[in-house]
Amino acid sequence: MRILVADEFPKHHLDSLRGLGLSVDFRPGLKGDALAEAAKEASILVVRSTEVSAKVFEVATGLSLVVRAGAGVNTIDVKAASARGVFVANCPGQNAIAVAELTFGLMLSVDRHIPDNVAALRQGVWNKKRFSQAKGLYGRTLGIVGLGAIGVAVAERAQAFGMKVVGYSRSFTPERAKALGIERAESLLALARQCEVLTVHVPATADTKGLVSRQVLAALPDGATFINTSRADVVDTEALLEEARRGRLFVATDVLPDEPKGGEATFQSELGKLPHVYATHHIGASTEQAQDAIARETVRIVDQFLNEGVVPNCVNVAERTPARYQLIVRHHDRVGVLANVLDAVRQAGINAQEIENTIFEGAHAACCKIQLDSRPPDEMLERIRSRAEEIIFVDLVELRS
Ligand SMILES: NC(=O)c1ccc[n+]([C@@H]2O[C@H](COP(=O)([O-])OP(=O)(O)OC[C@H]3O[C@@H](n4cnc5c(N)ncnc54)[C@H](O)[C@@H]3O)[C@@H](O)[C@H]2O)c1
Ligand SMILES: O=C(O)[C@H](O)COP(=O)(O)O
Repeated sequence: MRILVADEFPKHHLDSLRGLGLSVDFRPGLKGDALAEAAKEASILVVRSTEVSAKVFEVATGLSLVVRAGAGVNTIDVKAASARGVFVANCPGQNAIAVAELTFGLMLSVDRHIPDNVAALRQGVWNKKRFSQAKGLYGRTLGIVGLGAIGVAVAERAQAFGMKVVGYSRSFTPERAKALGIERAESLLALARQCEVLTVHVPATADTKGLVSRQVLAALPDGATFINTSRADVVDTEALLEEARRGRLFVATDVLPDEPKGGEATFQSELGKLPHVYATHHIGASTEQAQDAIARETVRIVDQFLNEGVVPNCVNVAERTPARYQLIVRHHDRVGVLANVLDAVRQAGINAQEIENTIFEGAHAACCKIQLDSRPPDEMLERIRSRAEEIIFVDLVELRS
């Protein structure tokens, strides 16, 4: 079986993939049509930020699994993968510390104007007067949007800096806030109004597009810092540009609209050029530690997929299928028994959804659960029961909606 690794990946973890019996095609930098072409030969594809378009799923019919060696899956056409029954998995949390560290790097850089300090000295300018103007982080209020793996890692570090931390996140309960030792804001606007630094850590989804809206940015106090290490799409880009141009806010961002997907390119960023903006090159996850953890998780996912048939961290398995009923058939573990059961289901014109067959010790009996999208007629159940030499027991339960 062939695995295509289309982005940088630590060498010794490529060996771990080979150790799983895979033939490894390591071709970092592949993209577009070349990626689709190379994926034709592969059963598994591993990528970082390389875009995996619908075309890849169209032409690479042998592809079974795509692993995003990172957190965000917004660069993969997950819908196209789902339409073709291809699993998509990611490595959640494995790069959270690296991103939290960069977030603090940016926060400290803004407060102390470190990049401008350095640039001035490189140009032969000494300006202690200007660069001495810093507020300090201790005691200041940090707002965190998105209290997942990265948001929590940022909160922990902010507490060590003596900052007051307030959070806003989906499904963020008062109990969770208490457990983290932080305050909880009722809304994103309420959060923005009270913080001197706002940092965002949500995924790019249809729900989060423009989440940090013009209104939210306007609610930040004058002189506040806005940090984005998640995705450019989660912010109203125009409003952010305007705030940064006016110099009312200081912006630190690791992600930019239309940023290149690969390692090197020429790229003109309007936002990145402004004096009130410190922009980095989407390097949040790029520490050796994080890439090692990500690679280990990638190997674990591939291993479990190959050897146990399960896909850890799968992001595209239906949370809810159209199934409304579950047929439970305890049966003798013999050739053709399940085929006969499914034949009865087919003859009733019912669609089977998820099917699970569990074998008991000794391999004499098994229990098969078949989820059905409508209620089967009694005759169908009788028909299955009537094969007494094969069937031990048949039951039907209605699934909770
Ligand atoms: N700059 C980088 O290199 C880098 C590295 C890793 C991750 N990221 C980005 O950061 C994102 C977050 O990563 P993570 O590991 O913390 O993910 P995560 O899934 O652990 O956390 C995301 C949090 O956002 C919350 N959330 C989701 N939708 C929301 C909404 N509409 N409103 C409020 N809260 C919402 C979730 O409840 C969750 O708590 C990733 O999806 C990725 O886009 C960037
Ligand atoms: O979502 C992620 O994991 C980050 O954005 C990292 O992207 P990268 O793997 O391209 O550095």
